[in-house]
Amino acid sequence: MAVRPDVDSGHAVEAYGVTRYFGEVAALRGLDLTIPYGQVTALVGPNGAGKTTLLLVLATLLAPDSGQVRVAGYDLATHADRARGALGWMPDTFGVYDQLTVDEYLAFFADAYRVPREERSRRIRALLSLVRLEEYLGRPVHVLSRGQKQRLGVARALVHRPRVLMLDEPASGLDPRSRVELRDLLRSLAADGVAVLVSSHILSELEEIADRVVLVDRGGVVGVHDMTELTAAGPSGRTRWRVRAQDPAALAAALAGRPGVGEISDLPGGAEVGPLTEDQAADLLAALVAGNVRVTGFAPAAGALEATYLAMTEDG
Ligand SMILES: Nc1ncnc2c1ncn2[C@@H]1O[C@H](COP(=O)(O)OP(=O)(O)OP(=O)(O)O)[C@@H](O)[C@H]1O
Repeated sequence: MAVRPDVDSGHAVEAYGVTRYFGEVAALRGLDLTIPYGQVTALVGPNGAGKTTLLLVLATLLAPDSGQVRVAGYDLATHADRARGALGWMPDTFGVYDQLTVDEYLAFFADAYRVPREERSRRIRALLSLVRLEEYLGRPVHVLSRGQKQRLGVARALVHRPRVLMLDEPASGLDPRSRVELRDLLRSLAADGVAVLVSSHILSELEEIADRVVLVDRGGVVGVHDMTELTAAGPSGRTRWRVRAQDPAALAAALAGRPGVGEISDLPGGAEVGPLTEDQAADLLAALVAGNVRVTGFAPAAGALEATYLAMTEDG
């Protein structure tokens, strides 16, 4: 759907014909995009596709050469300051002021965003609790681990209660528990109506948090999908499947004796087969069970997002 540059359609982000060159390199080539409120949108694409450039433009940190962008209804060409007040931004690498304490650090940004003084310390405590850093109140930023600094970055991006939150590779540097917590946090912000836009290369993780995926390639949007509409079989309709069984030798024998299972490779405790359609996979599972192979696992080898992403990058 083409975006109308002259009409505020109530989207969190509207971009129309956005172009940005770095010398001869076209990082964005007439990109069109809309992002709704109340959802987590994943920005996915190969290295150099233009994701970071796009996020920098949306965050008002880089001016496009041409095109129109509206964030939270504000045209960035004329009302960038208002847009900044409505958007939260977490870059992939960000500096922290090591000599400040954790709460001074957040207070600095709260002041920059003109959070009322009387509300400041309450909000900082709430944010520190949200990102599980409350015990670091009063401690210097330099004692935080990398993952903790990343979480402080999330708190910083939320200090002015933005309606649009953009995060570039937020999960890098986070341990598994922190990733789950970040996922829950982003989901709950979306449930509160915030538009969350997140770029990452960790597709399995995006798959668990995103409502929508925007595929970016060569400076343009090449696909927009609801996560519910993606299947593990991807656009080709076929994928590889992982099979596990209580007795891997019995499984191997049953697979070897059955035509049409595709290429078989060994896995610890089982095998990977295919590519197969969902129907073929269901037939195989039924045949294994009928042949008394005690199957303990049977699942697509790659997630739906990964399958879609790989199909996109193969086409090029
Ligand atoms: N400051 C810059 N100077 C020159 N070229 C740049 C600059 N920033 C980006 N580019 C180029 O613009 C293109 C898009 O880069 P961008 O960083 O936006 O891609 P990306 O999708 O974020 O990639 P990655 O997944 O590797 O982070 C690339 O060809 C890159 O080399």
